[in-house]
Amino acid sequence: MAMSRSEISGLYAITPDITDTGRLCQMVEQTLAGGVGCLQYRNKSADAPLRLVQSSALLPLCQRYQVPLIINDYLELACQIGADGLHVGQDDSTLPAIKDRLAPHKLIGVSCYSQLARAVEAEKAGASYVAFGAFFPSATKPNAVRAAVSLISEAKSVLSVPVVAIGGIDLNNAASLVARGCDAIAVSQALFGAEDIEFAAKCFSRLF
Ligand SMILES: Cc1ncc(COP(=O)(O)OP(=O)(O)O)c(N)n1
Ligand SMILES: Cc1ncsc1CCOP(=O)(O)O
Ligand SMILES: [Mg+2]
Repeated sequence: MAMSRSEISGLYAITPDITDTGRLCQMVEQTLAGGVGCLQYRNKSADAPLRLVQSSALLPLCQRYQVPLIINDYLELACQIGADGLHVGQDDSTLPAIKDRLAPHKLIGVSCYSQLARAVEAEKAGASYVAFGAFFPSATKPNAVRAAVSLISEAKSVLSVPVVAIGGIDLNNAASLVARGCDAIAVSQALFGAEDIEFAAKCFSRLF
């Protein structure tokens, strides 16, 4: 479907591991009402049937707000439900394999950790956006590789695709990343764990 935004920009929400699909949809709707620009369905503990149920429930919700839904890790799931894209890291499907299966207009995000060279390669190979981080300690992914904030401005000077920052981003540190020029900030805990999710989404979105 046609999206209102052609690019990845602003607040990029990453779902937490929640089993209750109704609750997940409620929380996601609050982020959408708060101005999220992109949603990633990421659930590292769900089994395949639950991932199918949850991602299928989120897709019409995202479509209602004209926000792209990106699936983390699972290429076949992204194809099966007709999601707007897929996000992959070093242990996931390769870009050639993804390009064989996903329609050309679908979004492909690639994790680049602290490696600018990996991002340059990913852009050449057809990534729609690249992600760097973790920039701060992350409760969602405690063992994530760390990256320096200066990497963002360096990346922006050599890449054409949107640059996403991730990892432990909250309302106290997000501005330091936006000031370096990142196109989007990917947030899970500080968004879905907020007392008022919609308000938190608005606060993050206003930084752009
Ligand atoms: C926007 C965004 N950036 C980075 C990641 C991390 O991807 P990956 O390294 O594959 O780790 P998991 O998320 O699969 O644990 C991401 N999901 N999204
Ligand atoms: C998936 C991922 N990759 C690096 S940090 C991270 C988790 C982001 O979640 P949070 O915003 O809660 O740190
Ligand atoms: Mg992954």
